[in-house]
Amino acid sequence: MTSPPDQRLRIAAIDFLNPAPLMWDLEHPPLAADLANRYSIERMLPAQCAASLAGGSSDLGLIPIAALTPDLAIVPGCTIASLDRVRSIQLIVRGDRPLAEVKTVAADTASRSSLAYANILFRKFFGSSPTFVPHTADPVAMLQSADAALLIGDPALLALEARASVEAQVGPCQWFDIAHEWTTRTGLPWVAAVWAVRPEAVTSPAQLIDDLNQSRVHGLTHVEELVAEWSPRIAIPPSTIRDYLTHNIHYSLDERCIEAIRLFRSYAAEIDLLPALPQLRFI
Ligand SMILES: C=C(O[C@@H]1C=C(C(=O)O)C=C[C@H]1O)C(=O)O
Repeated sequence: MTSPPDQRLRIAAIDFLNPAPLMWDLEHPPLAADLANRYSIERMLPAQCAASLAGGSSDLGLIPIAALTPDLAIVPGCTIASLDRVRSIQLIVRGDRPLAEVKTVAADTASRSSLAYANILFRKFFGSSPTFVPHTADPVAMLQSADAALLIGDPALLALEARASVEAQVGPCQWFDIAHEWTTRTGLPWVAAVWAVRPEAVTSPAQLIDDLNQSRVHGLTHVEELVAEWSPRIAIPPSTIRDYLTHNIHYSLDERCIEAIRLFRSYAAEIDLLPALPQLRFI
């Protein structure tokens, strides 16, 4: 006897703290059991979410906006963004060298969007074109091999907590929040990721939009439970986790975020970093 084919949408989800509110219904009662009939979830780093969706191993992904292509459709409503300081995207520059004199950046291989944001900021605003060298997320090793390090997600949050220990090993550093650098220069939000889908895989767009947006709304009303869940998992004070989920990250894909995605993609195309994406496609 063969089992029926799995009709569920395969989700590539990000394995960091920041998407936790978006994932609430998929991971918690009372809706998780029902949603498990429609979705199967695999957790990975952002760059792998992008590769998984591009390679057809998943149908729906929380993917870096740097990885949006004309054949993917954005699911309206949810995002991983920030209106000022995001906290978890850090450009750490060794010593007191000005940004214009940074020649090499060891960049976290988990990133696609922040890597592109850093490139754009250096070339358009900081006045230099450093070489970006892919590196695993290890701040000390990164800073021992390059003038600067770009860290994202949980490793960036942990590096900030361990700032004194990092600087004891590599000397004093300057710590720049990439979202803050972007928002102050453009007057627009900083947008990292959106839910994107292969449109041909979706039978009911309305249900997909509903499921993901309800999950965001429910997640944001359960922040205290998320703080309690994540505190034993990550060496960050509960108050910082709470602040991160309620103030640093912005979860609503509003008009200004959409404008920011357009600007990000047009800058990235202008400096030949990413292919042009003149139209954003929505499901
Ligand atoms: C805010 C963050 O945004 C993440 C950064 C991404 C990137 O740089 O490609 C992609 C997805 C987001 O989850 C973070 O992880 O710190």
